[in-house]
Amino acid sequence: MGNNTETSTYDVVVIGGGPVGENAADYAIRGSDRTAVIIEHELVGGECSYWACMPSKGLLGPGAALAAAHALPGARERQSAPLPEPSAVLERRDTITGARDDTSQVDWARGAGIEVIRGHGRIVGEREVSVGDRRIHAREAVVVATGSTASIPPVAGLREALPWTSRDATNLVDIPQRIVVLGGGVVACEAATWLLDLGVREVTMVVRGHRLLPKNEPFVGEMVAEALTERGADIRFGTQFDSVHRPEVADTGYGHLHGGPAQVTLSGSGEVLEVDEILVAAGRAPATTDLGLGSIGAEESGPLRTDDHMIVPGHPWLYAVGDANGRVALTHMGKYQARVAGDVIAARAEGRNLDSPRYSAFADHSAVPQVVFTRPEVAVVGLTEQQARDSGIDVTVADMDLAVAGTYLLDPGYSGHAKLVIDRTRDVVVGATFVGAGTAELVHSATVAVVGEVTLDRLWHAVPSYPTVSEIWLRLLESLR
Ligand SMILES: Cc1cc2nc3c(=O)[nH]c(=O)nc-3n(C[C@H](O)[C@H](O)[C@H](O)COP(=O)(O)OP(=O)(O)OC[C@H]3O[C@@H](n4cnc5c(N)ncnc54)[C@H](O)[C@@H]3O)c2cc1C
Ligand SMILES: NC(=O)c1ccc[n+]([C@@H]2O[C@H](COP(=O)([O-])OP(=O)(O)OC[C@H]3O[C@@H](n4cnc5c(N)ncnc54)[C@H](O)[C@@H]3O)[C@@H](O)[C@H]2O)c1
Repeated sequence: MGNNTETSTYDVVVIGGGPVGENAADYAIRGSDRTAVIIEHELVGGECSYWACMPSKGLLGPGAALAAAHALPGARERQSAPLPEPSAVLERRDTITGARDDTSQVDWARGAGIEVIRGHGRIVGEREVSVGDRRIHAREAVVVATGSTASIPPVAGLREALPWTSRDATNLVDIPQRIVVLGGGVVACEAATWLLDLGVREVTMVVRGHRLLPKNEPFVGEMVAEALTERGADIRFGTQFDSVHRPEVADTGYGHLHGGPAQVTLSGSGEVLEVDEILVAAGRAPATTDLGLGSIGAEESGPLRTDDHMIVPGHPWLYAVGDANGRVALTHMGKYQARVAGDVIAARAEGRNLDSPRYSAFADHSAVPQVVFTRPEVAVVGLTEQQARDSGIDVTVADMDLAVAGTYLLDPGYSGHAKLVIDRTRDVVVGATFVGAGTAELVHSATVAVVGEVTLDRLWHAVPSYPTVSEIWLRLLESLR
């Protein structure tokens, strides 16, 4: 460090101003006179606000609304077109992301008493962080909340072809006529849904495994694949990219076509697909490289592992939350971890012990809820049947089509499925999966049942209202009596 180094001290230094970093800073200082700073090298609000959750759900909403209207006689007859109006959809997406202006989030942070420093944060020693020429000392804690970046598999010619990642797909400006999507996970399935909504003529999905959404119950991937195929997607299972050739490449910016047509050769068959754009949706890697972790003897890349207090073992001043720690890459779970980390930092600063469950992110292990906003929608929490069996639980299941008065009223031709995974010994629900329109709002009831370890005898008295989709709870419990 030269003589011009400016040093500042805060109680809490958070590297990364995504939704998770914001929450960690807020919870660590709220109601106290502690000080906190967020260091952010791009946009306060992070991936979720500008590139991931918010724009993707913005793109998916209009198609879902039209599908809901189309399912219902009386509304269907008033519908003049089957697909959303692309320019209005993109305009709404830009409104949702605030055209990537983070002023309101910076204002929120400052209003909450959190300072914001723009720049790249690096750990340079115990409790010490650098940002350019500045040096920042943390009295209580450094929190790593740097998120994750899209992974590009090492396929010959793929990186050179400048493929789209989820950042381009969520912020698309040009609508390709032909696109190939690599991957069969959540990003791939949601993106295929909105690309079809926007009128992309050919959507080909290249999936190395044999089903979509492989982390879920098998029927989930089957139902989503059937619906995407029915809408015109061409899904190739059991194959991957062997090589990519794109003669004309142009770095035109997010969401624009990155050059001329590309030829993608598939493994096994050797078939060549000619496409206008490639979307890589093959998972994400924690953003921990170039973070200076070597300076404290930690791995220079990969997830920054923590205990359930979100503390990095061996470094009692260092916390990692959100996508950066590799526990669960979901906004709501990262924010939950951030609430735990913030509470732990506050408790330790105030000399309180950490015995209460409030200071442990235990739900990460077996009670993670997620909604996948495909059509049909997928809503899950907890363990799949296989995961429960693998962990030695004495399992029974309730498994049936979702067909109750509430679903019939949404759509006379409604198609959906539901499954509960039960721990027979404890008589409690350990996992739930719902597929079908309107199931997103069902998942919190299942989450309460799983986290609350409510016995089935007791759950019987949680009577679902008539006529709602929640009535499936009654049918499932009846099947277990
Ligand atoms: C297309 C897509 C859709 C998604 N949809 C959903 C969804 O519907 N629901 C859901 O729960 N999850 C969703 N996710 C996952 C969700 O986006 C992430 O789990 C969430 O953004 C993680 O939040 P985070 O704060 O940990 O990281 P991020 O949101 O990635 O924020 C990290 C921040 O740290 C900054 N940063 C990184 N390194 C440094 C550094 N060294 N110095 C300074 N700043 C740094 C980055 O610029 C960024 O602003 C989606 C993901 C994708 C890709
Ligand atoms: N609605 C939501 O909650 C939501 C939406 C989008 C993303 N997310 C989260 O964001 C994260 C990233 O999503 P994602 O879809 O990128 O990851 P993912 O792990 O869900 O899926 C990755 C897919 O890529 C495939 N893949 C990985 N490496 C490959 C390779 N080398 N060659 C070929 N295929 C390969 C996998 O088999 C899988 O099908 C996930 O944790 C996801 O849950 C959540």
